[in-house]
Amino acid sequence: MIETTLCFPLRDDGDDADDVLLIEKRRGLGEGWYNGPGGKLESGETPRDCAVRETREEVGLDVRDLEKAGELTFLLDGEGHTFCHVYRTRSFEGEPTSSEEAHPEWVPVDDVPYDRMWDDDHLWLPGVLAGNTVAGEFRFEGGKPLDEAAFVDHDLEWGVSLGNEN
Ligand SMILES: CNc1ncnc2c1ncn2[C@@H]1O[C@H](COP(=O)(O)OP(=O)(O)OP(=O)(O)O)[C@@H](O)[C@H]1O
Repeated sequence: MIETTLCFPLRDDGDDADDVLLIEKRRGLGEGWYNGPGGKLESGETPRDCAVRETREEVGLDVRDLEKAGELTFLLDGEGHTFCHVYRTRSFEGEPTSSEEAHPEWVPVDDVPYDRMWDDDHLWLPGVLAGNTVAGEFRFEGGKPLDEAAFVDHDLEWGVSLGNEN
């Protein structure tokens, strides 16, 4: 199974709601869709280090004090395809800038474009952005690549204890 990360930086926008930093992915899996910064673990890397590195590489933001918010398993045709560690943080330095891989955008949490994201995101991301923790399993069918397969069903558990060691 591929091990990946997603990181959701949040900022107070001065009103009631927060903004979340999303990226429009410019290449690779999920190209053209919105997501958080993130990607695959390199060998010897912890998930937390991976989320920090990917956020720096993709949008030039140095994130700190990541809080573990979710663990998501994506199955393709009954087999484990991706295990994704999800983080959020309010602590970062720098200004988001575009890279070859990603175009960053601050979006009010109530305006997240779920119709332009992975089909599963609307099920777990609102809770994550509201401060909850989640463990989820999502089943896709129809062969590779994953971003062309159909989302079939899922199980979610909220308020899980994820520890903070990874
Ligand atoms: C199935 N439902 C899904 N819902 C939400 N997010 C999903 C996802 N499935 C994969 N993701 C995320 O998408 C990114 C892929 O990126 P990534 O592994 O880097 O792929 P990419 O092809 O760009 O590879 P490299 O850039 O070569 O590493 C990575 O953050 C991963 O967690």
